[in-house]
Amino acid sequence: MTSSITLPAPAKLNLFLHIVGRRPDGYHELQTLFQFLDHGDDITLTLTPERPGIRLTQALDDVPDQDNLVVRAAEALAKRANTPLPGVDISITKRLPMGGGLGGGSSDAATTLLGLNHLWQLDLDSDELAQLGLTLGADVPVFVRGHAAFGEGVGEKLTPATPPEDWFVVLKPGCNINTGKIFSDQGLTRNTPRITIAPAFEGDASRYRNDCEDAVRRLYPEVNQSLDWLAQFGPARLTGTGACIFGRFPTESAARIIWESKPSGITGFVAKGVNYSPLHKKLTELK
Ligand SMILES: C[C@@](CO)(OP(=O)(O)O)[C@H](O)COP(=O)(O)OP(=O)(O)OC[C@H]1O[C@@H](n2ccc(N)nc2=O)[C@H](O)[C@@H]1O
Ligand SMILES: Nc1ncnc2c1ncn2[C@@H]1O[C@H](COP(=O)(O)OP(=O)(O)O)[C@@H](O)[C@H]1O
Repeated sequence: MTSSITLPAPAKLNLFLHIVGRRPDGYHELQTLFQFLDHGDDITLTLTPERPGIRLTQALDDVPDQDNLVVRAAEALAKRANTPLPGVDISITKRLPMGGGLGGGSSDAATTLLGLNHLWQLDLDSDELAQLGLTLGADVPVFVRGHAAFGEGVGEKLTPATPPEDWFVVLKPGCNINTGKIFSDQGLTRNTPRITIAPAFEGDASRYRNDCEDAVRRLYPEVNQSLDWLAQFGPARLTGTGACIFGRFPTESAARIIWESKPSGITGFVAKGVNYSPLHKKLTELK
């Protein structure tokens, strides 16, 4: 039995994001299309039978260890298992900008849940892991399931979808956006009519919008400018509540030409959209 594994924690894009209502607890009901990218963080999990407990080998900037979603995921899984378990060292290779709408924290959490379920030989099924994941964040279940999906509710009711696996230029304008601030904005559109999409949605997601975009454009001029710049070359959207934005291209070379010409001072990357999570691909190879 291997006692150390390194697993991918891919980014997600919200190819569109509609706000269709609000729950009595104030949370917004969404309709969104999630697709993964072949770019993300890596999580290394190493069992430490000689030393019990969950340990992060290196803290993330501005995230206390007890708030780190990988630690919270490991603790939640250990509590659910309710049996003595070997300790684990967790290390995060962070590539995704934090709080950028790419779901990096949620993906790190899902990778930790699935990786430790494997290493600790707990054999929990994906329904149980998705349920556990939802207690950590609305985006965790889609990463646990591992298929691109149409998400409803707060994003936890998932129907697998197969949008085209295009190439994306992802840009991170130089500002950080607080999700709560956008969802509490007075001007947010909260009544987009519900849409019905065919279960294996294969259409053009850029027909639909991101309902957070107007509020984000108004409050964050850097995002406004970056969206205007990227939109010159094709459909450009905000992912989640931003600050990251993406442009869609049919080939890697088309995406790279635009990437090379981006304005100075903007970071980001080029990546391919994938409908099957790189995490699940790797876990299948391990079995
Ligand atoms: C918007 C999405 C779309 O995929 O992604 P990100 O931009 O975070 O990547 C998610 O729904 C983000 O879900 P989650 O990660 O759980 O949100 P949090 O950051 O915890 O939410 C911060 C606050 O925003 C508000 N909130 C969040 C989600 C939602 N559906 N309705 C809300 O009203 C709540 O007030 C919440 O306390
Ligand atoms: N492992 C982690 N990686 C990223 N962020 C984390 C992690 N653990 C906790 N967080 C917190 O979660 C917040 C949201 O992170 P992230 O998932 O990257 O962005 P978003 O929700 O915008 O897609 C961060 O700002 C950070 O405070």
